[in-house]
Amino acid sequence: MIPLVHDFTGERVLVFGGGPVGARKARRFAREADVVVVSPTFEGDSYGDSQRVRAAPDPADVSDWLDRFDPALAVAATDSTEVNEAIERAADQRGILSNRADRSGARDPGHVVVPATVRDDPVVAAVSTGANSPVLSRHLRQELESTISGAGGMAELTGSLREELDEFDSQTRRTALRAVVDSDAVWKALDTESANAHQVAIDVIADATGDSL
Ligand SMILES: C[C@@]1(CC(=O)O)c2cc3[nH]c(cc4nc(cc5[nH]c(cc(n2)[C@H]1CCC(=O)O)[C@@](C)(CC(=O)O)[C@@H]5CCC(=O)O)C(CC(=O)O)=C4CCC(=O)O)c(CCC(=O)O)c3CC(=O)O
Ligand SMILES: NC(=O)C1=CN([C@@H]2O[C@H](COP(=O)(O)OP(=O)(O)OC[C@H]3O[C@@H](n4cnc5c(N)ncnc54)[C@H](O)[C@@H]3O)[C@@H](O)[C@H]2O)C=CC1
Repeated sequence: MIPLVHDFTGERVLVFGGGPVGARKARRFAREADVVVVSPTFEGDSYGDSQRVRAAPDPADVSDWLDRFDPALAVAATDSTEVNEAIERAADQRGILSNRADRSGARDPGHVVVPATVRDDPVVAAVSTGANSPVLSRHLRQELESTISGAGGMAELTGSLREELDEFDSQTRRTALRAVVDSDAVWKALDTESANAHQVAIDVIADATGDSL
């Protein structure tokens, strides 16, 4: 299994099942996608900014629901193995990605797993155990939280420095950017509201390359 980062903006995700698992997946995808959750019951869980449709499709009806909503991804999170299987089958027939929440282990082609995710926008880190151990994904995600915290600011700073360093040759630019991400002073400045992290980075670049911006 190979991780990719997919932009779901403007795409539809159809989630079958409104229990805690369906709600969790709906919340996750509703950050970007147009999410529809189909379920006979909805609990107190939050479903994010998603549309809820009260229905309990039979396995034979699932195909019609995919035709009706035409999703890029179908999530099978019901407590019925037969319904989840039908969702997977119907998605395969249409070449739509599918996620089975009720299966671990090996996947067939075109089937995706939802990894544990840590964000500090625009940085995102995801952990998968190849669908073998969700509880380990969760544990590692918790460990990664402190590593990723603050990385969003560093991504924005180095993103804009890349543009400012446009005139430099590529080797010097690489040396400069590596020095910035390796610098404790820059990380500290990003974490200190009153500090000017950009200026600290410029000083680090001058030290590392002998060139000034
Ligand atoms: C294969 C996969 C399919 C998919 O959903 O894509 C899948 C399947 C199953 N999970 C089950 C159980 C649990 N899942 C969690 C938690 C998470 N599960 C997630 C993903 C995945 N779960 C995919 C693999 C990801 C990978 O590659 O590692 C996470 C990472 C993302 C998310 O779902 O948002 C999220 C953590 C998010 C976070 O904290 O950051 C916990 C932990 C807890 O609750 O404490 C438990 C209880 C402990 C246990 O059982 O391990 C069961 C049995 C159900 C039953 O017995 O009824 C199945 C089905 C089966 O095993 O057959
Ligand atoms: N991937 C994961 O992280 C986890 C997966 N699971 C698996 O995911 C499944 C769902 O977990 P929970 O949300 O905790 O279960 P749950 O039993 O609380 O919720 C199932 C939901 O599916 C709905 N439903 C039933 N028939 C339906 C149909 N025909 N069409 C649409 N919706 C239908 C029910 O009304 C209910 O809202 C479990 O059966 C379990 O196998 C469980 C825990 C974690």
